[in-house]
Amino acid sequence: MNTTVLNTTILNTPESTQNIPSRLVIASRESRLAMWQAEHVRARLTLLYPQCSVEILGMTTRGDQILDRTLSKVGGKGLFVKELEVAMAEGRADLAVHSLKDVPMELPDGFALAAVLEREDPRDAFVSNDYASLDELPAGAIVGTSSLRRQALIAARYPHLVIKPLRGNLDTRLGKLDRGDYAAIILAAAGLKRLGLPQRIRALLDPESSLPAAGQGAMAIEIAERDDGVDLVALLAPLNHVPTAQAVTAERRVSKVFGGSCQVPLAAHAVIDDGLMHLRAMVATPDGKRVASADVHGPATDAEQLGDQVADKLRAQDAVAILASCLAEADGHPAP
Ligand SMILES: NCc1[nH]cc(CCC(=O)O)c1CC(=O)O
Repeated sequence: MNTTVLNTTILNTPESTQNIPSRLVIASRESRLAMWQAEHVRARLTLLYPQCSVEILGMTTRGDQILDRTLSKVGGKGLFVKELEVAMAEGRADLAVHSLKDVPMELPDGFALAAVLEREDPRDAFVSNDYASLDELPAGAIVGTSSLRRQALIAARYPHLVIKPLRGNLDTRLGKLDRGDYAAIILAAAGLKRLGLPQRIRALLDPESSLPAAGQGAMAIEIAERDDGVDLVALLAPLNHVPTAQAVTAERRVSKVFGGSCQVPLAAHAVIDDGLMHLRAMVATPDGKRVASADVHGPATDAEQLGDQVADKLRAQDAVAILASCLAEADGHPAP
């Protein structure tokens, strides 16, 4: 099984020729957002395959347990998916539903992404009880985010603001804002919308100035290799949204080229219009003082090549040196 390439061109096998199992188990993290996403997939599979009983297995991951440190310092994205993969490898679950943003660029042997669902709003959202936008925040106001990408983008445009780490699931983060620890926080709009909290969004950050992370707003279904004749890729094909899969393939390619972790401030976002992809990407230092950004246009079917092309353009702007200085910081030299 190819573990790195997303299925951007899956053909929908006629249902009648498929071996549909009587039961499917979805492994999910237990956060409210993860459970919403798993339930969404459960409902869609139940509609497609009424004869199959689809269940959800909730689990806690290391990423959910470690709340006192910035993720980039404790091992990054893999922390949210490992336990779910173990459950699949042990046969306790058949698939795992993830926020694609949290899925490492390379999956372990024997695992693959079988489907990418149609993307929700990919933008970052400004959330505050007292201010309507980043522009309104006074000098010294504390903005909560643990994303190096959001930190770099805000520091570049609003050097008078103070950025403080903010971890935990969405409810925890909103609770910390409401408690008064921050003047404002930045969250993904997709998560707030899925949880029925769109009213918490005071402003949506324009992707031009706050370029989203690779995969932001998209959900993916991961599966493990199996030998019981059930073709999960074919079963899940109706859930795969081809333009989203193409866009995230390009975005994730850029991340992969530059090391594929959340230890560096990196953004990659593609939009597809009538088969034509516009891919933009950015790398920066966490203080936002050095930024490289580039974009490319091309056929959406050339997703990986477009990712490579935009990465080449970033390299021509010293992206490697920018990222090297980030990694030196992550290795223990504190940011100035
Ligand atoms: N890093 C955690 C994470 N992973 C996915 C989402 C939101 C939903 C999405 O982007 O699909 C979030 C929360 C956030 O960034 O505010």
